[in-house]
Amino acid sequence: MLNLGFIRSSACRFSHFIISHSSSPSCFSFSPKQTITFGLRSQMGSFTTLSQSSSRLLFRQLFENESCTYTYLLADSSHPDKPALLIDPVDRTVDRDLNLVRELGLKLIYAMNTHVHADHITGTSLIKGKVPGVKSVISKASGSKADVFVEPGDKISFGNLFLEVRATPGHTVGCVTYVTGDGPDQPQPRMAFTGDALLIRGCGRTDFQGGSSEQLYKSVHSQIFTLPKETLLYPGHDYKGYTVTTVGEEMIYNLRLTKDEETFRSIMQSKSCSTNSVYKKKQEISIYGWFRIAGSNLSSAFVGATDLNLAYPDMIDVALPANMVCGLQD
Ligand SMILES: N[C@@H](CCC(=O)N[C@@H](CSS)C(=O)NCC(=O)O)C(=O)O
Repeated sequence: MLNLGFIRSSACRFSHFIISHSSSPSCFSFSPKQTITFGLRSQMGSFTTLSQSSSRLLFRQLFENESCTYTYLLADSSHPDKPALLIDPVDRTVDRDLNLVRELGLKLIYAMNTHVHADHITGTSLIKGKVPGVKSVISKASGSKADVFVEPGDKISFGNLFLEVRATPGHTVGCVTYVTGDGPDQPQPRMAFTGDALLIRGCGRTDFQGGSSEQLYKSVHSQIFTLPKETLLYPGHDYKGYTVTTVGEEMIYNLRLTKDEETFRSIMQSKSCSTNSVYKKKQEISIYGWFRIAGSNLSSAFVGATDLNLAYPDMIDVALPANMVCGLQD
């Protein structure tokens, strides 16, 4: 076990936040241990929680209109430094997000991605350029560049709060879900940031970047649906106006993931993609070579698209290569 912990200077002015790395994900249990005294909901998508202990989560759900992407801001507002992190920031909305961080008096320490996005460019590298000291975070399995690579079972600390890393591949090879901690001082109910593994009533497509319907089905069922039913699920996108769901709700109403595995795979698998567009896409992707970087199999990944009638994301050819290097362009 690697546990580098959290160190504060004697003057309490500088903080050093490091990932705790456990070789055994099973060392975290998922039974609720704490009662919320009350929760304050000031507006949709934002709240702070007060527990019986002193830790308080400040939370904001932010939306980027063009790609329908959610960015999440989390901070430990009861800590003197108010350490904060952003999950899935988008380049186009970095200034808005950083302005909010500033207005709330937070100290941003991590800019994190749930996966290598195909439909927009991550804001990670822009943030690093604007806020010295911020570290970019992504899964090791993504094959992307970042300052910190996380693996299943890792804990990402911000003040006295932490996120646990769960591997949820299937939409892409390196997708992870970040789940708020289990234990005293951690928010209740737990919250899971699912990226594109699980969308509200749906799930991420599985037809590029090492995607696999088999993996997606297994990872959602073993890593998300095993969380307590009241766990709040926050997706990476929503195209219908939803903001949040719960494990219990998705186990009943998810239109794809409630099916048996065979039906799920047939929903996700190819039927309708035209040969020409597949061939064209193969050529473009070969030029960038990102598929090899991600350790995926180009030919199998593009044997057809899904039968979900989803066009390839408009920005895929720009976004994937940029996001493999943390959002850097050029
Ligand atoms: N039209 C959008 C892309 C829409 C899309 O494909 N969304 C992805 C997640 S972003 S790669 C997805 O998995 N959707 C699943 C679904 O059921 O909607 C664009 O051009 O950007």
